Amino acid sequence: MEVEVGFLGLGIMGKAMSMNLLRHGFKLTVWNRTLSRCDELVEHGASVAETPAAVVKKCKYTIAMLSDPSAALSVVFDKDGVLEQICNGKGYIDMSTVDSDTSSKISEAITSKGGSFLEAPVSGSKKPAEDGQLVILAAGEKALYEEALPAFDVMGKKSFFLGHVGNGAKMKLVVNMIMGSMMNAFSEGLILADKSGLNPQTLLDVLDLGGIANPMFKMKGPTMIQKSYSPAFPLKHQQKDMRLALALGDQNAVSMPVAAAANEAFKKARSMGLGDLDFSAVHEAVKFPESSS
Ligand SMILES: NC(=O)C1=CN([C@@H]2O[C@H](COP(=O)(O)OP(=O)(O)OC[C@H]3O[C@@H](n4cnc5c(N)ncnc54)[C@H](OP(=O)(O)O)[C@@H]3O)[C@@H](O)[C@H]2O)C=CC1
Ligand SMILES: O=CCCC(=O)O
Repeated sequence: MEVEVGFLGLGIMGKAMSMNLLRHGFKLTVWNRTLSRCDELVEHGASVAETPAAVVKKCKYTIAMLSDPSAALSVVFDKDGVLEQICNGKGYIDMSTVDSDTSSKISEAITSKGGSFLEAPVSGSKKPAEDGQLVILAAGEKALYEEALPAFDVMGKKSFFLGHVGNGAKMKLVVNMIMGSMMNAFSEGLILADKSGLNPQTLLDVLDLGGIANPMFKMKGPTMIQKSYSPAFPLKHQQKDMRLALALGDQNAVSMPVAAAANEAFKKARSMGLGDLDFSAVHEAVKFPESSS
């Protein structure tokens, strides 16, 4: 019998990931808080359910891709949420980027009702999600990981199983903390090149040939020079990840002055109204640090 898979949260990432699953023949039931966002998925063969509980009732396992800890908790614990229908034999896989405390809270609630839980945040953005090239950072119930591997293989190019709940969340936050700090250093470099009379495009060419060449500089550099910030990874989510990574640093007494400064720039960018743009829009806050909302 074909397994029915649920998908909660059809934002930039959820839409791309669920489209990919449909394309590869998965039988999908979807839900999104703003229900109209399900329409395009339905056109491509998905069923839609009115609540997260209704999705879980129908599906063997359900994947979630939600904005932040409060959204992840709300979809599980609120009325008509996941907890109302999760039970023995059903799985819940949260792929949102959250902190390990949030993930553990969800895990405890799911397993106390007999369900199984996996956290599986991802590295990679809109395009890798569309192309099935994400890197999946899973932790939690190994049997559920194995059950979900066919779906992970479609959504990603590589899946890691990192052990107990919390390890996936922590790995993801460490990666994004590095990425957010790099984005700030990159912005400063582009601005310094420009203000000191160099051609920023030539800087990109030089960077791309050296030891710090990387896909992020290559992809974001040209659009940052053009001040084009169409969102692939919304800046408000990157700032959330910096905040959660800094909290992880607090918990472990790890001093992170570079990440803290980068977080300030992302906060400044949010105060300038740039939160829904791509995280590379932090470039504007670095360029005009005295601006306010
Ligand atoms: N974009 C990227 O490049 C990447 C993002 N991530 C992470 O993936 C997650 C999703 O990101 P992305 O798709 O970009 O984000 P979007 O902002 O595009 O989508 C967020 C989703 O969460 C839903 N949501 C928000 N608040 C609530 C709530 N209170 N209750 C129920 N649903 C809610 C939204 O529903 P609605 O449509 O109703 O607003 C939407 O479906 C985030 O945790 C992000 O950090 C990870 C890797 C890459
Ligand atoms: O969380 C977002 C990650 C974006 C990326 O890995 O490019």
